[in-house]
Amino acid sequence: MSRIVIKNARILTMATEAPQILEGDIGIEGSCIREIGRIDAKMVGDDAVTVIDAAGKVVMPGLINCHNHAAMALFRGYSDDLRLMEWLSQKIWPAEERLDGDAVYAGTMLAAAEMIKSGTTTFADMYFFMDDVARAVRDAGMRATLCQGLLFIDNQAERRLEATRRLFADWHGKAEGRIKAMVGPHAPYTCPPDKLQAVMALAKELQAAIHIHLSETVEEVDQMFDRYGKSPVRYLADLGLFAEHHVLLAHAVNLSRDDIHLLKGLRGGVSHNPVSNLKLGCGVAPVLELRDKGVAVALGTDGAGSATTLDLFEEIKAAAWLQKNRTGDPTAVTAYQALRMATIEGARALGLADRIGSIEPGKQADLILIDMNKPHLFPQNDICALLAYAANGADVDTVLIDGKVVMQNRQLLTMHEADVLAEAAAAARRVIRD
Ligand SMILES: CSC[C@H]1O[C@@H](n2cnc3c(O)ncnc32)[C@H](O)[C@@H]1O
Ligand SMILES: [Zn+2]
Repeated sequence: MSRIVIKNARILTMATEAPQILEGDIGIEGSCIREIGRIDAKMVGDDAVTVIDAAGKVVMPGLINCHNHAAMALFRGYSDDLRLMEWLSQKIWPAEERLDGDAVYAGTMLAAAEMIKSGTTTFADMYFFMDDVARAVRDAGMRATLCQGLLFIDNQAERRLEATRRLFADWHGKAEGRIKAMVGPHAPYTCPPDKLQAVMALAKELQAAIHIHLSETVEEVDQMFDRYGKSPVRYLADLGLFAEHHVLLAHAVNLSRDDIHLLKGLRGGVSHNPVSNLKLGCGVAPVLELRDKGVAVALGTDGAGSATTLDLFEEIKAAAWLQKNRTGDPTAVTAYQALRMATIEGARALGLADRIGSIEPGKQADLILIDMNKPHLFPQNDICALLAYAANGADVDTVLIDGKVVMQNRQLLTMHEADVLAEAAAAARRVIRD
């Protein structure tokens, strides 16, 4: 079994309600954190011990991106500054018709490179060609929850339901347990009631969580009222979605008081995606109100086709600052609370809080080392404030996922970075025609 000791670390555990920073070493055996304290690396059994010196660095849990369409990294910068529905129907959906498995693999590897280099160790993905997404997750060494996107606006629905079954059979629990499958109806406005019921029955059969977009724009809410006489949240609630399933809701921006009440005690959580919401002019999600109802509010980027960046440090800043601005209260969403949204709250939303999201013995060793020897991270009066409000993805020096070092001194170890960039550029040229 491989053994790693991270020495001389300042450890932000994210295991407690208030910040806890320990000074010491982290002992890792195989994929798990074994102990935290003072560890004599020579004394750990007979096996060779890899020592990582973390002097001058902060170690924290790997960040968790709860909403992504990773392969959409191919569409970065392709079509910006449009309304969501124009962007989807005029630019993205036509381009997605030209995707194939190779392009999705190349796009997901590009996204994985960017995510690892900015400290993300786990992501929740909804897309097409999920076998190729899963291969990329396996090859990059990341952890992910994956679902086949189910849009019932074309004649591909049956094929995609079948693809969900295949994703489960082929990938659920695979890649040393780093991949979990979910069921992914795209959104209330693309899933009519009978189809959504079929999707929920499938989720029940597979004992799977459900990942769905929800109430992203005012237009979507208006459309649901026109079609069904109710809000998207009420539509899902009436179909029994919240009562019977672990649900990951992406966006949840445009919610009424009644909607928020319906989400009380939600099993699962909300992925708040503030940068994407800001860029698409969607509004600001009622994060505080959701939290008050006991909802786990996590962070996501959405795809780089809309968000442009997959750097979760940008989302951490935006999440805190938007709530302060929305409420006129600078005490709303503190630095530490924003860091929790990117770690332990993300783990809760994905149903993985027993395995990841904090640094504790027994949890998986998904860890990031942040180089604090930078002018913008000095002096170190308050580590949480610096990480939330000043740090960015480029400050991440070393990343471990499942006990394996996947980046050291900013060098990716699971992929050849230049090749990944070249293959993604070639795939983007094949798919983007205008
Ligand atoms: C069914 S797979 C995912 C599907 O969703 C599209 N998509 C990407 N970003 C968004 C967003 O912000 N709201 C709604 N749908 C989005 C993506 O292009 C795929 O077609
Ligand atoms: Zn999305």
